[in-house]
Amino acid sequence: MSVLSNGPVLIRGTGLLGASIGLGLRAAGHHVLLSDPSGTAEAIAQDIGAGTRLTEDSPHPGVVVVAAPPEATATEVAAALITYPRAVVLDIASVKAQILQQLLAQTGDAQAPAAAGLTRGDLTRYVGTHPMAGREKSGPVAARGELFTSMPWVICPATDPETAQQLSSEEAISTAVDLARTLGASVHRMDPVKHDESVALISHLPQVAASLVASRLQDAPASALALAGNGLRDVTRIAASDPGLWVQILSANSRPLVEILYELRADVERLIGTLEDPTAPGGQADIAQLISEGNSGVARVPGKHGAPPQSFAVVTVIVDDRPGQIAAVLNDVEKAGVNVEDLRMEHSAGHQVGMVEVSVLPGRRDELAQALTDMGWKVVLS
Ligand SMILES: NC(=O)c1ccc[n+]([C@@H]2O[C@H](COP(=O)([O-])OP(=O)(O)OC[C@H]3O[C@@H](n4cnc5c(N)ncnc54)[C@H](O)[C@@H]3O)[C@@H](O)[C@H]2O)c1
Ligand SMILES: O=C(O)C(=O)C[C@]1(C(=O)O)C=C[C@@H](O)C=C1
Repeated sequence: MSVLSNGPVLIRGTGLLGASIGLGLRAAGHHVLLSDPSGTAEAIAQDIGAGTRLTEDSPHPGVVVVAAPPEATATEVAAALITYPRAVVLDIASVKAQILQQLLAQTGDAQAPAAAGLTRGDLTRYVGTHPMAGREKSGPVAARGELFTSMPWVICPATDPETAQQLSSEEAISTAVDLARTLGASVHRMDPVKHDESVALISHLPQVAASLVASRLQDAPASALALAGNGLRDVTRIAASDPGLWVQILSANSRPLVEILYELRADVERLIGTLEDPTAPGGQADIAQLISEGNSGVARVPGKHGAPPQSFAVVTVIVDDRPGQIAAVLNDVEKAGVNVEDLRMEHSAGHQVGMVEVSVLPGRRDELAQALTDMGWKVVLS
């Protein structure tokens, strides 16, 4: 069974993630059906080209992707397994162990299926997954087909927690792998509990840290905020995330996160103690140690496709702050034959100029700067 060969892909839940998956699959030439309890979300997803709305006349899907909020996911997965008895059903929720538990609780055994009609056997067609890509925005308007390119996508086959026996079939797992790879992601296989422990550290802790830092800004004077540079923006981007979604994610994965927060609390208390009298014996060394421990941690964050960490060189292009400038810069970068590794736009407060920061491999920096300068751009190297 494969995403490519077994009928359309039905996306249930056409918000940011569902519509992004639809856009990516459509771009790869797949037939995508869309369904969402919100008629508006469904209509917008169709309008932006993520697929066509599910109707009574639609063909049965070969794959269903449940892209609903975490607390609705198990119910939607169960409903899809029952409604489409030949389809592979995947979900993409940010937490995995609780959803599997909820699904298992809805199944009976082979002799006595649960009241809703879901059996353990149905779970052979289910695989939990989690794309490690998203945005701080919600809804289909924020969707991007290339959201998953070069990003990790975790595949968590369902297992029976008591016997450790794998429930998801190998065919269902390869369908999940196919879907992730079709969208340009790199696949990581992991059991649901290990997944939840991992994302507590690499996703849920950063969200909490960003929210806590940004909440300090609520009553900050406008004159202080006007000075904000990249440091603050880098640390707080995800503080704009949807509270409704994060209540569900953090509540469903509270235990592993709390363990990490205890350690963080100890570090924060130590830092406070040191900063209360930074010139006391050992104070300077303690501050240096904290910053270098951060250096060691950040150096371990891998680059694209799980490759070793890589720092890119940045070529900054000064542009007029008017529409079309980023596209024009990118067009000329492409003409120069240099690959863009990352891109960011900065607006200079109170000035009619913007700065397009193009990250490239360090070995290509000078060549790109020269090419763009020759094409008439004002270029700054950093
Ligand atoms: N936002 C991210 O960065 C991100 C990244 C990876 C995974 N996820 C996971 O993807 C899922 C969707 O998140 P999102 O960011 O797209 O949220 P979103 O709010 O943009 O979209 C959620 C959509 O689900 C719909 N919905 C609500 N109840 C539903 C139900 N019972 N059945 C089907 N659809 C229902 C809503 O109408 C909405 O259109 C969540 O489980 C989230 O944990 C999110
Ligand atoms: O980059 C963002 O804005 C995200 O929301 C991404 C992010 C993450 O922590 O990496 C957030 C939660 C999801 O479960 C997966 C991805």
